[in-house]
Amino acid sequence: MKFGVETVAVGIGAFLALLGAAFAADSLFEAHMWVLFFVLLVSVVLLLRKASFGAVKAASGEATESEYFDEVVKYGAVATMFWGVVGFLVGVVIAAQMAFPDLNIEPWFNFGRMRPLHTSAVVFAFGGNALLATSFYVVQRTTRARLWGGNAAWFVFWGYQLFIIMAATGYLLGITQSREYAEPEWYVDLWLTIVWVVYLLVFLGTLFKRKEPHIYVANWFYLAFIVTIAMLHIVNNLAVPVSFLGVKSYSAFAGVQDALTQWWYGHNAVGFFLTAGFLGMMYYFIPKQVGRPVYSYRLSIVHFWSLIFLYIWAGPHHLHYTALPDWAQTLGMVFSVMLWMPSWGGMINGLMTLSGAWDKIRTDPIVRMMVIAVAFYGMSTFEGPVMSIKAVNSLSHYTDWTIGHVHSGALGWVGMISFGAIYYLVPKLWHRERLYSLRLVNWHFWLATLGIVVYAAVMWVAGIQQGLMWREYDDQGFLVYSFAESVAAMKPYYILRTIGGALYLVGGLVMAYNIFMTIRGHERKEAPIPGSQPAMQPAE
Ligand code: HEM
Ligand code: HEM
Ligand SMILES: [Cu+2]
Repeated sequence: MKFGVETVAVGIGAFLALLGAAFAADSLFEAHMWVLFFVLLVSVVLLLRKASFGAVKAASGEATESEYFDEVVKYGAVATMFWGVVGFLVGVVIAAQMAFPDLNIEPWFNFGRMRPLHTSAVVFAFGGNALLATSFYVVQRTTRARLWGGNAAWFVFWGYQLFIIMAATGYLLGITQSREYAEPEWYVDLWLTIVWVVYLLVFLGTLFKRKEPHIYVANWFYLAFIVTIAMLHIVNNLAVPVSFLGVKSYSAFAGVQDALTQWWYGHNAVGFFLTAGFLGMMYYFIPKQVGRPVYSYRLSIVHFWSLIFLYIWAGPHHLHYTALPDWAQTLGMVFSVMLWMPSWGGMINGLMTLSGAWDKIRTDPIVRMMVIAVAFYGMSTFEGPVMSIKAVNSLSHYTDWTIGHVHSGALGWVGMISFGAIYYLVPKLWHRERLYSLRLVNWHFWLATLGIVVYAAVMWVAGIQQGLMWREYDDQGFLVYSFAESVAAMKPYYILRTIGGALYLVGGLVMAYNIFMTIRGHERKEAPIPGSQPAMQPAE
């Protein structure tokens, strides 16, 4: 039996977790350390047995033909699918909880704990794994160099999954530092910092040893994403733990400074995690799938610099009409409105890459998926600047309009571009001729699109109705509606939103099946997609 250094390291980790559980300062920390202990214990057993994961492992022999490190990309692709389905499922559950409060199962599965589980599962687990996998793939292909750092990429992948598991189990146990999109407590944050720095090193190291002199624009976006997330994560999580063996910590900031740090982080998590990283994906996979070069390379550089410069200042639009000084709110608003331009620069560049190949939207459902992703990117980056205008925000803030905006960006842009990238990647990685079924991709496309449209449209109506009900005064200056009445009025919308989300989830399951069958090496015998063949022309 071969005893790797990683086995020893994980074993020591498990032992430390056991000590943590034994000497914990509070019962939550103790419970969380038990979780960690069991996870690491199982990992040690698997490492000792060198357990294989069916098809994923089966193809590993073939990978040695290539000088690229693709094994970790394969795991990343599978993890993306897995966490995607989990995250969408939890989304549907919390959507149903809002329509039917009896579905709250106390205490572990109540809305308050499930909501961060949803946001972290979709943003960090699904989106994060998609970014990890594609960035590792793209940086190797565009630099013609193998990933730097040997097994460091494995550390990044598994370390990141451990972060996800610790975050998720922490929420269900009731551990949170109450910062949105940064709920994990200090010890989980520290772990993520280590993983993220190694990620940065692997990425940078690969760029440094590149064999291709030019650094392709996709890598600029990925690098901006990795560097900025490191900065945001560290500053936003500056905190002092009460005890080194307890969950509780206090933020280094207080009052409105604390709020501004939170939204500087929250907004730029949108800008750099949900936008810059996925633009990197767009810049590689759209030209590849369409078979044409990027429409304008100059535009890609111009909108890169303007995007990252403007995004950083726009965070205060999350704090309109709060204790934040007025000038800061106005600054946030102005930068948000300006942000419309570089965002649309990206959209135009993505869409126009199809010039001369527009027929692919009809014939290739993967291209169609990527195109609708870019279209939703354009839509949500128009809606965002509108919502950042203080007069509009006074109506939209705190309402479901915000939730609709979030999900047109999240389901439409982040989700669809990731699906497109995974559909492109899987046959390549596993050396398959093609996907198992293009008709299923077509089904996925329509299920997801319908789901998004239902979700977003319903939330617009719900949000505007909420906003109007809250500000409705009678002639004597009294509020016409109680808050509870506005909640009751939302019920039909919440039911419809659940249905929209369920369609999106079913689309995700269809994709998972298609990917699974592709990995297993099956090809479905099927007729072409309806409408993809040119109609017969009569002879003239
Ligand atoms: C099946 C699909 C989905 C459903 C049914 C769903 C449902 C929900 C629900 C019910 C909420 C809570 C809304 C509230 O508190 O009023 C929520 C929040 C959120 N979801 Fe989703 N979701 C889905 C997919 C996604 C995806 C794919 C992403 C990101 C990639 C995402 C990102 C978020 C974010 C960031 C929030 C917090 C929004 C805020 O605080 O303003 N969701 N989702
Ligand atoms: C030019 C681009 C964008 C601008 C100016 C913008 C602006 C805004 C504004 C004004 C809000 C509402 C703040 C509030 O009233 O609380 C908001 C919320 C949000 N937006 Fe955007 N948005 C943009 C693009 C996007 C994209 C592409 C996504 C997703 C991929 C996204 C995700 C979110 C999320 C998650 C929230 C909710 C934050 C929370 O309250 O939890 N945004 N955005
Ligand atoms: Cu924002």
